[in-house]
Amino acid sequence: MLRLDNVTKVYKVGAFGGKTLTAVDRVSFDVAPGEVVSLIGESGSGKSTLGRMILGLLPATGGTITFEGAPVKPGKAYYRNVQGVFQDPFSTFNPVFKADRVFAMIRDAYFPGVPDADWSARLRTALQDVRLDPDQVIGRFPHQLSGGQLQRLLIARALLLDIRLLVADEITSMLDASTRIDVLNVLADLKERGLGVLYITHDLSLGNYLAERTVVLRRGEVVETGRTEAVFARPLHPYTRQLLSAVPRLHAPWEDAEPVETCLYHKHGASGRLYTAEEDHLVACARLSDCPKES
Ligand SMILES: Nc1ncnc2c1ncn2[C@@H]1O[C@H](COP(=O)(O)OP(=O)(O)OP(=O)(O)O)[C@@H](O)[C@H]1O
Repeated sequence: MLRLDNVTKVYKVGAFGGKTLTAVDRVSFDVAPGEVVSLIGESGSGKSTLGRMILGLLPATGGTITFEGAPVKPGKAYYRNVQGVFQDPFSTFNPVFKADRVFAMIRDAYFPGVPDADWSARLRTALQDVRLDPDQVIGRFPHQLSGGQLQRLLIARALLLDIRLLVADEITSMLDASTRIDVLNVLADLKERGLGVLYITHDLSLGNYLAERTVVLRRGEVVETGRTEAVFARPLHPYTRQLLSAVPRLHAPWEDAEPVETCLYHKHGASGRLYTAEEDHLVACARLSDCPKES
């Protein structure tokens, strides 16, 4: 459904844009219908840049992003299929609009001819799908709703469009632990119904909760990717190990990541970018930049 192939983003930085920063470097992965893929990495690793490119909010510098085989083309047709929900629900909503106004804007733009009764039924279904009581949220201003309710409202807004792919960028990072689980459970329900989700997070434990596949991003590059179970049970790249060791585990001592002393995978043929460690589990050479290239 969604395919990224060697996607790169280079920003111009510096006082007069004279320098460049490669925020995303030749990233490739797919998201299939009904699949949650988590994109994990620390702050600045390029996750949001990738999310914005997938949503057509930023052009890629190189590589291709396709949805159902066609290049991303921002516009109504694309956004009926692909929508994004972001970290801060409070800044996403206009504080002077009640919740129903936000939905009315979707109606005006995408469903102008739909009769009132049909629209109302559609709206109630979308709200119930995200476990919100329509009578409790319609007619309220954003400040009268909790962060978790607002985040679910945003997912409901996306569902009104019958989307096929949701880009969820740190959508739970501002929520408390129990509300976070509520929102994750909503995503799990949607996945059951065939929605593809790109779940962007810096928190490995949340990625593990939902995702079939995990992509670990470091400084714009994929360093490890594969089935979530494999990546979590047998993390191979020192960076993934470091991220995992930062997840507190009950009854387990704190561990530092193993120091990177030698290139782990170069001699096994990782002079390309990713080495197949086992089926559907790929890892980058740990010190690719230091390794002599094989001819
Ligand atoms: N518009 C921009 N112009 C220049 N550099 C940018 C721009 N947006 C992001 N960057 C830089 O690109 C890199 C990746 O940023 P990005 O926001 O994609 O990372 P991230 O992994 O989403 O981080 P976070 O989790 O903190 O949001 C960072 O070094 C950032 O400073």
